[in-house]
Amino acid sequence: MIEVRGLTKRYGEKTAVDGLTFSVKPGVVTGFLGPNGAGKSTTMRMVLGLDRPTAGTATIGGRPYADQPAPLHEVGALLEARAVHTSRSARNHLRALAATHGIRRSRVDEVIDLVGLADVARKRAGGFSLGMGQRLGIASALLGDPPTLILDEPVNGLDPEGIRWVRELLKGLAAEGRTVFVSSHLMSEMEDTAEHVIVVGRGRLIADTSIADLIRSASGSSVLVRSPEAQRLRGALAAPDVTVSSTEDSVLHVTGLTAAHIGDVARDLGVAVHELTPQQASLEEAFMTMTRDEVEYHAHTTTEGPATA
Ligand SMILES: Nc1ncnc2c1ncn2[C@@H]1O[C@H](COP(=O)(O)OP(=O)(O)OP(=O)(O)O)[C@@H](O)[C@H]1O
Repeated sequence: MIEVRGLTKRYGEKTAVDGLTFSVKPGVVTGFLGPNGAGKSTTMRMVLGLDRPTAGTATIGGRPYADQPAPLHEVGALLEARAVHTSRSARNHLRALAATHGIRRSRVDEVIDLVGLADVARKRAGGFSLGMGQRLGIASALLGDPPTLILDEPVNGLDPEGIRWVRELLKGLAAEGRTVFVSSHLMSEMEDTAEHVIVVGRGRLIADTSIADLIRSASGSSVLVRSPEAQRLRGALAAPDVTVSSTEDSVLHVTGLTAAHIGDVARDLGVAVHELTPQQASLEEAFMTMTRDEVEYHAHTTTEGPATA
Protein backbone atom coordinates (compact mmCIF):
# COMPACT_ATOMS: atom_id res chain seq x y z
CA MET A 1 0.00 0.00 0.00
CA ILE A 2 1.33 3.42 -0.98
CA GLU A 3 -0.08 6.35 1.00
CA VAL A 4 0.37 9.93 -0.04
CA ARG A 5 -0.90 12.68 2.29
CA GLY A 6 -0.89 16.37 1.44
CA LEU A 7 2.16 15.88 -0.75
CA THR A 8 3.46 19.15 -2.14
CA LYS A 9 6.55 20.13 -4.13
CA ARG A 10 7.46 23.68 -5.04
CA TYR A 11 10.34 24.70 -7.24
CA GLY A 12 10.58 28.43 -6.55
CA GLU A 13 7.36 29.96 -7.82
CA LYS A 14 6.33 26.75 -9.55
CA THR A 15 4.11 24.29 -7.64
CA ALA A 16 4.76 20.94 -9.35
CA VAL A 17 2.71 18.89 -6.86
CA ASP A 18 -0.07 20.58 -4.95
CA GLY A 19 -1.42 18.90 -1.81
CA LEU A 20 -1.94 15.42 -3.27
CA THR A 21 -3.65 12.83 -1.09
CA PHE A 22 -4.35 9.30 -2.32
CA SER A 23 -3.74 5.62 -1.55
CA VAL A 24 -2.62 2.90 -3.93
CA LYS A 25 -3.98 -0.47 -2.87
CA PRO A 26 -2.55 -3.92 -3.50
CA GLY A 27 -4.13 -6.44 -5.85
CA VAL A 28 -5.00 -4.17 -8.77
CA VAL A 29 -3.00 -2.12 -11.24
CA THR A 30 -3.41 1.57 -10.42
CA GLY A 31 -2.77 3.99 -13.26
CA PHE A 32 -1.34 7.44 -12.56
CA LEU A 33 -2.63 9.65 -15.34
CA GLY A 34 -2.17 13.24 -16.27
CA PRO A 35 -1.11 15.49 -19.11
CA ASN A 36 2.54 16.42 -19.57
CA GLY A 37 3.86 18.40 -16.64
CA ALA A 38 1.01 17.34 -14.34
CA GLY A 39 3.46 16.26 -11.64
CA LYS A 40 3.45 12.48 -12.04
CA SER A 41 7.23 11.99 -12.13
CA THR A 42 7.77 14.45 -9.29
CA THR A 43 5.22 12.57 -7.15
CA MET A 44 6.85 9.21 -7.88
CA ARG A 45 10.29 10.61 -7.12
CA MET A 46 9.05 11.87 -3.73
CA VAL A 47 7.45 8.50 -2.95
CA LEU A 48 10.83 6.93 -3.73
CA GLY A 49 12.72 9.38 -1.54
CA LEU A 50 14.55 10.93 -4.51
CA ASP A 51 13.02 14.38 -4.01
CA ARG A 52 12.22 15.98 -0.70
CA PRO A 53 8.58 17.15 -0.36
CA THR A 54 7.98 20.82 0.45
CA ALA A 55 5.10 19.52 2.58
CA GLY A 56 3.23 16.28 3.20
CA THR A 57 4.25 12.66 3.45
CA ALA A 58 4.53 9.54 1.33
CA THR A 59 4.83 6.04 2.75
CA ILE A 60 5.13 2.54 1.32
CA GLY A 61 3.84 -0.22 3.56
CA GLY A 62 3.56 2.32 6.38
CA ARG A 63 7.11 3.73 6.21
CA PRO A 64 8.84 6.39 4.17
CA TYR A 65 11.11 4.90 1.48
CA ALA A 66 14.21 6.08 3.34
CA ASP A 67 13.22 3.97 6.36
CA GLN A 68 12.81 0.73 4.41
CA PRO A 69 15.29 -1.80 5.83
CA ALA A 70 15.80 -3.57 2.48
CA PRO A 71 14.45 -1.24 -0.21
CA LEU A 72 15.00 -3.54 -3.21
CA HIS A 73 12.93 -6.23 -1.48
CA GLU A 74 10.20 -3.75 -0.62
CA VAL A 75 9.85 -1.57 -3.70
CA GLY A 76 10.78 -2.08 -7.32
CA ALA A 77 11.05 1.14 -9.30
CA LEU A 78 11.43 2.08 -12.93
CA LEU A 79 11.90 5.77 -13.50
CA GLU A 80 12.06 7.61 -16.82
CA ALA A 81 13.72 5.64 -19.60
CA ARG A 82 17.42 6.21 -19.43
CA ALA A 83 20.05 4.32 -21.33
CA VAL A 84 22.21 2.15 -19.10
CA HIS A 85 25.70 3.52 -19.73
CA THR A 86 27.63 0.42 -19.05
CA SER A 87 30.00 -1.90 -20.85
CA ARG A 88 28.62 -4.70 -18.68
CA SER A 89 26.29 -7.28 -20.15
CA ALA A 90 22.67 -7.20 -19.01
CA ARG A 91 23.30 -10.30 -16.92
CA ASN A 92 26.39 -8.86 -15.23
CA HIS A 93 24.59 -5.57 -14.61
CA LEU A 94 21.83 -7.48 -12.79
CA ARG A 95 24.35 -9.73 -11.01
CA ALA A 96 26.15 -6.67 -9.63
CA LEU A 97 22.85 -5.24 -8.44
CA ALA A 98 21.89 -8.58 -6.87
CA ALA A 99 25.26 -8.96 -5.14
CA THR A 100 25.08 -5.54 -3.48
CA HIS A 101 21.59 -6.26 -2.15
CA GLY A 102 22.04 -9.80 -0.91
CA ILE A 103 19.90 -11.33 -3.65
CA ARG A 104 20.68 -14.89 -4.75
CA ARG A 105 22.36 -15.23 -8.16
CA SER A 106 19.75 -17.60 -9.58
CA ARG A 107 17.16 -14.81 -9.27
CA VAL A 108 19.04 -12.92 -12.01
CA ASP A 109 18.31 -15.62 -14.59
CA GLU A 110 14.70 -15.82 -13.40
CA VAL A 111 14.10 -12.13 -14.07
CA ILE A 112 16.01 -12.25 -17.38
CA ASP A 113 13.63 -15.00 -18.53
CA LEU A 114 10.63 -13.16 -17.13
CA VAL A 115 11.35 -10.01 -19.17
CA GLY A 116 12.35 -11.87 -22.32
CA LEU A 117 16.01 -10.82 -22.44
CA ALA A 118 17.52 -14.33 -22.41
CA ASP A 119 18.79 -14.03 -26.00
CA VAL A 120 20.66 -10.79 -25.38
CA ALA A 121 21.63 -11.23 -21.72
CA ARG A 122 25.31 -11.55 -22.66
CA LYS A 123 25.29 -8.41 -24.82
CA ARG A 124 26.56 -5.06 -23.61
CA ALA A 125 23.59 -3.30 -21.99
CA GLY A 126 24.96 0.10 -23.11
CA GLY A 127 24.12 -0.86 -26.70
CA PHE A 128 20.51 -1.79 -25.98
CA SER A 129 17.57 -0.25 -27.84
CA LEU A 130 15.13 1.83 -25.78
CA GLY A 131 12.72 -1.12 -25.65
CA MET A 132 15.39 -3.55 -24.47
CA GLY A 133 16.55 -0.95 -21.94
CA GLN A 134 12.98 -0.76 -20.61
CA ARG A 135 12.91 -4.54 -20.22
CA LEU A 136 16.22 -4.41 -18.36
CA GLY A 137 14.83 -1.65 -16.12
CA ILE A 138 11.79 -3.79 -15.36
CA ALA A 139 14.08 -6.77 -14.64
CA SER A 140 16.00 -4.60 -12.13
CA ALA A 141 12.73 -3.54 -10.49
CA LEU A 142 11.65 -7.18 -10.10
CA LEU A 143 15.00 -8.46 -8.86
CA GLY A 144 14.16 -8.24 -5.15
CA ASP A 145 10.69 -9.77 -5.71
CA PRO A 146 9.12 -6.69 -4.09
CA PRO A 147 5.46 -6.42 -3.02
CA THR A 148 5.29 -2.86 -4.41
CA LEU A 149 6.15 -1.67 -7.92
CA ILE A 150 6.36 1.95 -9.04
CA LEU A 151 6.84 2.35 -12.77
CA ASP A 152 7.08 5.67 -14.59
CA GLU A 153 5.92 5.26 -18.21
CA PRO A 154 7.04 1.63 -18.53
CA VAL A 155 5.76 1.22 -22.10
CA ASN A 156 7.87 4.10 -23.37
CA GLY A 157 9.79 2.96 -26.43
CA LEU A 158 8.17 -0.45 -26.63
CA ASP A 159 6.60 -1.82 -29.81
CA PRO A 160 2.99 -3.11 -29.75
CA GLU A 161 4.14 -6.59 -28.79
CA GLY A 162 6.22 -5.12 -25.96
CA ILE A 163 3.29 -2.99 -24.79
CA ARG A 164 1.07 -6.07 -24.66
CA TRP A 165 3.76 -7.88 -22.73
CA VAL A 166 4.07 -5.11 -20.10
CA ARG A 167 0.29 -4.99 -19.76
CA GLU A 168 0.04 -8.71 -19.04
CA LEU A 169 3.07 -8.63 -16.75
CA LEU A 170 1.61 -5.79 -14.64
CA LYS A 171 -1.78 -7.47 -14.39
CA GLY A 172 -0.10 -10.73 -13.37
CA LEU A 173 1.97 -8.96 -10.68
CA ALA A 174 -1.14 -7.27 -9.30
CA ALA A 175 -3.05 -10.56 -9.36
CA GLU A 176 -0.33 -11.98 -7.09
CA GLY A 177 -1.40 -9.36 -4.55
CA ARG A 178 1.26 -6.74 -5.24
CA THR A 179 0.77 -2.99 -5.26
CA VAL A 180 1.37 -1.82 -8.83
CA PHE A 181 1.48 1.94 -9.48
CA VAL A 182 2.14 2.90 -13.07
CA SER A 183 2.17 6.29 -14.74
CA SER A 184 1.16 6.96 -18.30
CA HIS A 185 -0.15 9.63 -20.59
CA LEU A 186 -1.41 6.88 -22.92
CA MET A 187 -5.02 6.68 -21.86
CA SER A 188 -5.86 3.86 -24.24
CA GLU A 189 -3.03 1.85 -22.70
CA MET A 190 -4.32 2.36 -19.15
CA GLU A 191 -7.83 1.41 -20.19
CA ASP A 192 -6.62 -2.11 -20.86
CA THR A 193 -4.19 -2.32 -17.96
CA ALA A 194 -5.40 -0.46 -14.90
CA GLU A 195 -8.49 -1.16 -12.85
CA HIS A 196 -8.14 1.99 -10.81
CA VAL A 197 -6.82 5.40 -11.81
CA ILE A 198 -5.52 8.48 -10.08
CA VAL A 199 -5.75 11.47 -12.39
CA VAL A 200 -3.74 14.64 -11.81
CA GLY A 201 -3.59 17.99 -13.55
CA ARG A 202 -1.24 20.84 -12.65
CA GLY A 203 -0.16 18.97 -9.55
CA ARG A 204 -3.69 18.59 -8.19
CA LEU A 205 -5.88 15.54 -7.81
CA ILE A 206 -8.65 15.45 -10.41
CA ALA A 207 -9.97 11.93 -9.88
CA ASP A 208 -9.33 8.84 -7.76
CA THR A 209 -11.69 6.27 -9.20
CA SER A 210 -12.19 2.96 -10.94
CA ILE A 211 -11.76 2.98 -14.73
CA ALA A 212 -15.40 1.94 -15.10
CA ASP A 213 -16.64 4.88 -13.01
CA LEU A 214 -14.33 7.30 -14.77
CA ILE A 215 -15.77 6.41 -18.13
CA ARG A 216 -19.33 6.46 -16.79
CA SER A 217 -18.98 9.86 -15.13
CA ALA A 218 -17.42 11.59 -18.12
CA SER A 219 -19.24 9.94 -20.96
CA GLY A 220 -22.58 11.69 -20.56
CA SER A 221 -23.97 8.24 -21.38
CA SER A 222 -25.65 8.70 -24.73
CA VAL A 223 -27.67 5.97 -26.39
CA LEU A 224 -27.77 5.24 -30.11
CA VAL A 225 -31.25 4.33 -31.35
CA ARG A 226 -31.96 2.99 -34.82
CA SER A 227 -35.59 2.77 -35.84
CA PRO A 228 -37.62 3.01 -39.09
CA GLU A 229 -39.86 5.44 -37.18
CA ALA A 230 -37.10 7.33 -35.43
CA GLN A 231 -38.70 10.74 -35.81
CA ARG A 232 -41.95 9.57 -34.21
CA LEU A 233 -39.98 8.14 -31.33
CA ARG A 234 -38.04 11.38 -31.05
CA GLY A 235 -41.22 13.29 -30.30
CA ALA A 236 -42.15 10.86 -27.54
CA LEU A 237 -38.73 11.10 -25.87
CA ALA A 238 -38.74 14.89 -25.56
CA ALA A 239 -38.29 16.08 -21.97
CA PRO A 240 -36.47 18.98 -20.28
CA ASP A 241 -33.25 17.07 -19.44
CA VAL A 242 -33.20 14.95 -22.58
CA THR A 243 -31.17 15.82 -25.66
CA VAL A 244 -31.85 14.08 -28.94
CA SER A 245 -29.79 14.62 -32.08
CA SER A 246 -30.03 12.91 -35.39
CA THR A 247 -27.41 12.30 -38.08
CA GLU A 248 -29.71 10.39 -40.42
CA ASP A 249 -33.46 9.85 -40.53
CA SER A 250 -33.46 6.46 -38.88
CA VAL A 251 -30.87 7.22 -36.17
CA LEU A 252 -31.17 9.11 -32.86
CA HIS A 253 -28.46 9.94 -30.32
CA VAL A 254 -30.17 10.34 -26.96
CA THR A 255 -28.62 11.69 -23.78
CA GLY A 256 -30.40 11.87 -20.45
CA LEU A 257 -32.30 8.57 -20.73
CA THR A 258 -31.24 4.97 -20.24
CA ALA A 259 -31.48 2.42 -23.05
CA ALA A 260 -34.10 0.56 -21.00
CA HIS A 261 -36.29 3.65 -20.69
CA ILE A 262 -36.05 4.36 -24.43
CA GLY A 263 -36.95 0.74 -25.19
CA ASP A 264 -40.01 0.98 -22.94
CA VAL A 265 -41.17 4.21 -24.60
CA ALA A 266 -40.78 2.59 -28.04
CA ARG A 267 -42.77 -0.44 -26.95
CA ASP A 268 -45.60 1.74 -25.58
CA LEU A 269 -45.68 3.62 -28.89
CA GLY A 270 -45.58 0.40 -30.89
CA VAL A 271 -42.45 1.60 -32.72
CA ALA A 272 -39.96 -1.02 -33.94
CA VAL A 273 -36.40 -0.57 -32.68
CA HIS A 274 -33.61 -2.10 -34.75
CA GLU A 275 -30.72 -1.01 -32.54
CA LEU A 276 -30.44 0.34 -29.00
CA THR A 277 -26.80 0.78 -27.97
CA PRO A 278 -25.44 2.64 -24.93
CA GLN A 279 -22.44 4.64 -26.18
CA GLN A 280 -19.48 4.64 -23.83
CA ALA A 281 -16.89 7.32 -24.14
CA SER A 282 -13.41 5.90 -24.42
CA LEU A 283 -11.10 6.57 -21.51
CA GLU A 284 -9.27 8.94 -23.84
CA GLU A 285 -12.41 11.07 -24.23
CA ALA A 286 -13.18 10.88 -20.51
CA PHE A 287 -9.65 12.01 -19.72
CA MET A 288 -9.75 14.88 -22.21
CA THR A 289 -13.01 16.11 -20.68
CA MET A 290 -11.63 16.00 -17.13
CA THR A 291 -8.29 17.60 -17.79
CA ARG A 292 -9.41 20.16 -20.37
CA ASP A 293 -8.74 23.05 -17.99
CA GLU A 294 -5.65 21.54 -16.45
CA VAL A 295 -3.36 21.13 -19.42
CA GLU A 296 -0.24 23.19 -18.85
CA TYR A 297 0.45 24.00 -22.48
CA HIS A 298 -2.45 24.01 -24.91
CA ALA A 299 -1.58 23.32 -28.51
CA HIS A 300 -2.25 26.36 -30.70
CA THR A 301 -4.96 24.76 -32.75
CA THR A 302 -8.57 25.76 -33.11
CA THR A 303 -10.91 23.04 -31.99
CA GLU A 304 -14.64 23.04 -32.23
CA GLY A 305 -16.21 23.38 -28.85
CA PRO A 306 -19.38 21.56 -27.89
CA ALA A 307 -22.42 23.03 -29.61
CA THR A 308 -24.29 25.35 -27.31
CA ALA A 309 -27.86 25.69 -28.47
N1 LIG B 1 13.77 20.19 -10.92
C1 LIG B 1 12.77 20.98 -11.33
N2 LIG B 1 12.85 22.32 -11.30
C2 LIG B 1 11.86 23.12 -11.70
N3 LIG B 1 10.67 22.67 -12.16
C3 LIG B 1 10.50 21.36 -12.22
C4 LIG B 1 11.53 20.43 -11.82
N4 LIG B 1 11.05 19.17 -12.00
C5 LIG B 1 9.79 19.29 -12.50
N5 LIG B 1 9.46 20.59 -12.65
C6 LIG B 1 8.19 21.12 -13.14
O1 LIG B 1 7.16 20.56 -12.38
C7 LIG B 1 6.03 20.22 -13.20
C8 LIG B 1 5.70 18.75 -13.07
O2 LIG B 1 6.69 17.98 -13.73
P1 LIG B 1 6.68 16.38 -13.78
O3 LIG B 1 7.85 15.95 -14.58
O4 LIG B 1 6.52 15.83 -12.43
O5 LIG B 1 5.35 16.11 -14.60
P2 LIG B 1 4.86 14.78 -15.31
O6 LIG B 1 3.40 14.68 -15.03
O7 LIG B 1 5.70 13.65 -14.93
O8 LIG B 1 5.03 15.15 -16.83
P3 LIG B 1 5.56 14.27 -18.05
O9 LIG B 1 4.42 13.39 -18.45
O10 LIG B 1 5.82 15.34 -19.07
O11 LIG B 1 6.77 13.56 -17.59
C9 LIG B 1 6.39 20.66 -14.60
O12 LIG B 1 5.87 21.93 -14.84
C10 LIG B 1 7.90 20.71 -14.57
O13 LIG B 1 8.38 21.64 -15.50
